[in-house]
Amino acid sequence: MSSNTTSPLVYLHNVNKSFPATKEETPVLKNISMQVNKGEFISILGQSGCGKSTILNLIGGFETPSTGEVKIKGEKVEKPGRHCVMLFQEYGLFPWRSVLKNVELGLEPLDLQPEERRNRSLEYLKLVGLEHNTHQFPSELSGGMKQRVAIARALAMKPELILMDEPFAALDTFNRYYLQNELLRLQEKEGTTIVLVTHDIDEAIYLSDRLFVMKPSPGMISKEMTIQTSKPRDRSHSDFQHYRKKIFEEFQFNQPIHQPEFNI
Ligand SMILES: Nc1ncnc2c1ncn2[C@@H]1O[C@H](COP(=O)(O)OP(=O)(O)OP(=O)(O)O)[C@@H](O)[C@H]1O
Repeated sequence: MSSNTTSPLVYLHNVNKSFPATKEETPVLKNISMQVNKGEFISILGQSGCGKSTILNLIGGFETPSTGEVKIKGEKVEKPGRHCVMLFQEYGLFPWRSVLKNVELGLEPLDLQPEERRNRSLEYLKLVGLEHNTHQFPSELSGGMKQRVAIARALAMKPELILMDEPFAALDTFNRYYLQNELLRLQEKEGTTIVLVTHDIDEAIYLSDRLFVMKPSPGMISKEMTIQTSKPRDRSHSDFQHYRKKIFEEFQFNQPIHQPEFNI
């Protein structure tokens, strides 16, 4: 596939992945194919160990597929590139650097003048509501604030793609909901493409344009679902419940619990 405007931003075709320690008959990932278009918000949803992070690592160029193709903008991914930034649950901030310096750090590989770097960092800290915290250190911030710094750092780099590995999992419900809204607002403003890995069903429905449900051993995509309702979404709306029900069925959470028989 050549690089052109119609090619998807992210393209995975028949990807299989085994690690040296993995048994060949049970690869970590089997026959993963997916495409992500520019500007889309995609979630990969599945239980622990089904290979979600491995997919992100393949897209980010931190791992290579055993077989199959991984491409970004039509180019084979062979190593981490500037197209995408990874955002983690543990924030990835340097404790000895101030909030501002942490955001500036992300811009250091870019060819910017120091003043431009500072101004851009301040602009994005303002966007996430941290313009009054620039000189604080990570240890002085709440978990939600730390993740806002990480989001500001990622966006300031103006990547085409942000890969998020359970970025809100460590936060309480209020912070999580707040940051989910913030993320949607910023994504819309910047037109960034996002691939999010989560095991939170509501989070995936709330944020995604499309989501991929995975099943484990080996990790495979069992369902692809487009969330048709417009954003921002109402978690209590019947449409939302409709998608929850479909995903619950996919995970077979709605099956009656088998009661063991006791012979007394
Ligand atoms: N570098 C590696 N070497 C060997 N095995 C690995 C490696 N990375 C991942 N695995 C294995 O691949 C499987 C999938 O791991 P992965 O982290 O992708 O799952 P996950 O769905 O993201 O899980 P979680 O939600 O718990 O983070 C696991 O069994 C894991 O032990």
